[in-house]
Amino acid sequence: MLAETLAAIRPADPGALAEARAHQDRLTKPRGSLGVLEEVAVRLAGAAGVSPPPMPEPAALAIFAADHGVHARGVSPWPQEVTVQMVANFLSGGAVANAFAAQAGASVTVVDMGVAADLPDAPDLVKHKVAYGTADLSEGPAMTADQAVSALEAGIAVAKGLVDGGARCLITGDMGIANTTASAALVSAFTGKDPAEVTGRGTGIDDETHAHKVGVVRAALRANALTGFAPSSPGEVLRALAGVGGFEHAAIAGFALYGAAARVPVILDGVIAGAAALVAAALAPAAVDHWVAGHRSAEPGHTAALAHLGLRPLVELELRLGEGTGGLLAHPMVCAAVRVMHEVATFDSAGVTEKPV
Ligand SMILES: O=C(O)c1ccc[n+]([C@@H]2O[C@H](COP(=O)([O-])O)[C@@H](O)[C@H]2O)c1
Ligand SMILES: Cc1cc2nc[nH]c2cc1C
Repeated sequence: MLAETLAAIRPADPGALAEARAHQDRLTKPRGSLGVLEEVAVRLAGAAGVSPPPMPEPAALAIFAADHGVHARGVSPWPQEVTVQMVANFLSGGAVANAFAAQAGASVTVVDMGVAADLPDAPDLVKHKVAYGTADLSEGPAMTADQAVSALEAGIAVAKGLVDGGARCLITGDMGIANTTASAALVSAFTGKDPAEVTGRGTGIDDETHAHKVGVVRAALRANALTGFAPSSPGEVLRALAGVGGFEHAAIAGFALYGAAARVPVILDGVIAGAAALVAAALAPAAVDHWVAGHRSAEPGHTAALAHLGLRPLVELELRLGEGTGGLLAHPMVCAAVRVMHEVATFDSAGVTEKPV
């Protein structure tokens, strides 16, 4: 399933990109006056292979939830059981992600990738539990190679289910106490930046805990032989993912890869999605053409990941919640950018005089 998905990924279509750029310039607005939104619409045309691109709606949010063995190292101020409690909150519609999804008209699917407790069946809950949390990444691999592939393929399956069900835009979401530590380790491994530069304060930690967290990330890279990592094969990418990633990172990577393979745009949320996208891009560089960075999270590792991927975030509101909230906020902007391509008149059709050349 992973191999099939990777084989189906194509880069942006140059013809559709050129046509979309030319179309932007014919619309009744000064050239470039929609700024970054013009690039977003052109990008989606390239990704879809057609200009104008299809409207990226309806949107579907998938929140991948998992726990982390590294929580035992005191890297988060929150107890681990908050992960499973928040899953229940998502399912009963009480989280910020539910409010933002209602605002964006997006469906919400919650996926148990490996929370540390059993969950009762629920209509919007997909069960793909790989294990009851990962192992402590600062001591050795967080997961086995089989677990990493299984989690990646779960993300692919969830994305496929949503696309088959009619979704025309996929939004990534995550929930996992301590997952900013795993995110920092992935970002450090894939960007080569020092742990001190990419490790943030997550849900909110003091200076002392932050210094400890940087040390834990450094230890994780060492324990997994990822210091100075330069992936030379898909096997090496998977080794890094299994070494310091979380089940939600693996699933989000698969989810984003499937969107690229199916030519359905993916809006990436914060630092967890950014870290997962680094893994996915290392497996299939062309997949990046199919992704939009929803926002820039307050986590420093997110900025490093976006720079490495060459993605410009749409929203910058110092959000650091996760759940897909930043991706959901960006969705109406992405829709507006594409709607312009479908509905705005051209200078010709509206009889508006063009600026003399
Ligand atoms: O999306 C982000 O950039 C982001 C930044 C900081 C925290 N979070 C969320 O907070 C949790 C992880 O924070 P922590 O401090 O426990 O590592 C996890 O559930 C994430 O969804 C998310
Ligand atoms: C309450 C709470 C909600 C969250 N949503 C995503 N990460 C979270 C972390 C906490 C602690």
